[in-house]
Amino acid sequence: MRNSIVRSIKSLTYSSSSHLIRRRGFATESVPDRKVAVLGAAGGIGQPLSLLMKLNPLVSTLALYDIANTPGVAADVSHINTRSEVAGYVGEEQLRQALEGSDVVIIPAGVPRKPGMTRDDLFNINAGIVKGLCEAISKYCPNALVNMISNPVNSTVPIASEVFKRAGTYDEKKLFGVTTLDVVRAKTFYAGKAKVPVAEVNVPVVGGHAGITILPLFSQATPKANLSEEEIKALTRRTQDGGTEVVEAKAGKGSATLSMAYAGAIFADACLKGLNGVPDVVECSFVQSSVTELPFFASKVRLGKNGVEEILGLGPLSDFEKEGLEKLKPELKASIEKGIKFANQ
Ligand SMILES: NC(=O)C1=CN([C@@H]2O[C@H](COP(=O)(O)OP(=O)(O)OC[C@H]3O[C@@H](n4cnc5c(N)ncnc54)[C@H](O)[C@@H]3O)[C@@H](O)[C@H]2O)C=CC1
Ligand SMILES: O=C([O-])CC(=O)C(=O)O
Repeated sequence: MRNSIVRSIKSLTYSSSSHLIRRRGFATESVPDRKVAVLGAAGGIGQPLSLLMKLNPLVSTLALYDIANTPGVAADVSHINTRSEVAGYVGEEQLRQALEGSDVVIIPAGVPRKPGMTRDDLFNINAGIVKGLCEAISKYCPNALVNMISNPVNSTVPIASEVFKRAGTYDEKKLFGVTTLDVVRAKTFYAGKAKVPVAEVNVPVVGGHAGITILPLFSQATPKANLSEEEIKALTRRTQDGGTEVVEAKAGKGSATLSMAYAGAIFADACLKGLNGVPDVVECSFVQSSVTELPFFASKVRLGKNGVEEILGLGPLSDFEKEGLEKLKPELKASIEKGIKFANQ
C-alpha cells in the first residue's frame, strides 16, 4: 500500500499523443487504454479527484459526470498536459455516454455530513442517488470496476450489489467500497505517535466505514513501535472519528474532500494497476467477503485483471482488536441489511 500515484508521477514521463510510457533510462513500454468515469465530478471530492485522475498516466479517457457544473470542471481539467482525453457530461440524458466503455467508475455522488450527523443520516438521500447510478452502470458498463465513495458506504455497497444482481450483471469481484481514507488516516496518526517516517508506514484497517465499524489493526502496523495500550486505544478512536474531526472543523461546510480525493485516487490507481496485470497490488476495501460471517467486510484485497483476485484474512489480532471486531459486527450487519432491504423494496 505505497503511495503509488506520487511514485508514478515522479518516475514516469508520458505523452498525451501516444499510449506509450517511458521510464527514464529504460525501454519504452505500452499501457492499455483505460477509461475512468467519475460520477459526482463537480462536487467537493469530485473536483480534486478529477484533477488527480487527470494526473494518472494509466488513464486514457476521463469522463466527468454530474447533475450540474461538469462542463466547467471538464474544460478546466482538460487543459492539463497529461495523457487522458477529458469530457464533461451533465444530466441524466448524458449518463450513458459518460459510462459507456468505462473500465473503472468512481462514485462520489451524494450529500455529505454536517456536524451532529452520522453517516447513516445520509442514507435517505444517498441511497436513491446510488441506486439510480448503479442501474445505469448495469446497463451501460456492466463490466466496470465500481469504486463506491458515497456514504454510508456500509449500506451503499450492498445497495449496489442488489441493483446489479437484479440486472443480472453482479460480479462480486468488481464492487468495492472505498475505505482507503481510513488507511490513510491510520498511517498518518500512527507515524505521528510512533515517530516513524510516514512513507514507510503500513496499517491494515478492516470492518466497515463508520464509527466503531472502522477497525485499524495497529498490532500489525509496520514499522513496529513500542506504543502503550492507552496510546493504541487513542489512535484507534482518532481513526474511527477521523471523518467527524473534519466535519466539525469544516463547521457545516461539508466533510473530508481533499484527503478523500487523495485516497480515492490511490484506490483507483490500484484498480487500474490490477487490471493492467501489475502483480501484488494490495489495498484494503469493503467487499463481498467470507472473512467473517457478515456478507460484506473490509480487509486487505489483492487486485488483479478481473478486480478482486484474493481476499486476504485478518491475520493475528490483539485482544483489544478481537473485542473491537465483535463489537462492530451488529452495527455493520444492520447497515448491510438496511441497504439490501432498500434496494429490494
Ligand atoms: N468513503 C469515504 O471515505 C468518504 C465518503 N464521502 C462521501 O462522499 C459523498 C460526496 O461528498 P462531497 O463531494 O463532499 O459532497 P458534495 O455535495 O460536495 O458533492 C457531491 C456531488 O454529487 C453530485 N450529485 C448529486 N446527485 C447526483 C447524481 N444523481 N448523479 C451524479 N452526481 C450527483 C452533486 O451535484 C455534487 O456535485 C458524500 O456522501 C460523503 O459522505 C466523503 C468523504 C469520505
Ligand atoms: O465523515 C464523513 O462523513 C465523510 C467520511 O466518510 C470520512 O471522512 O471518512
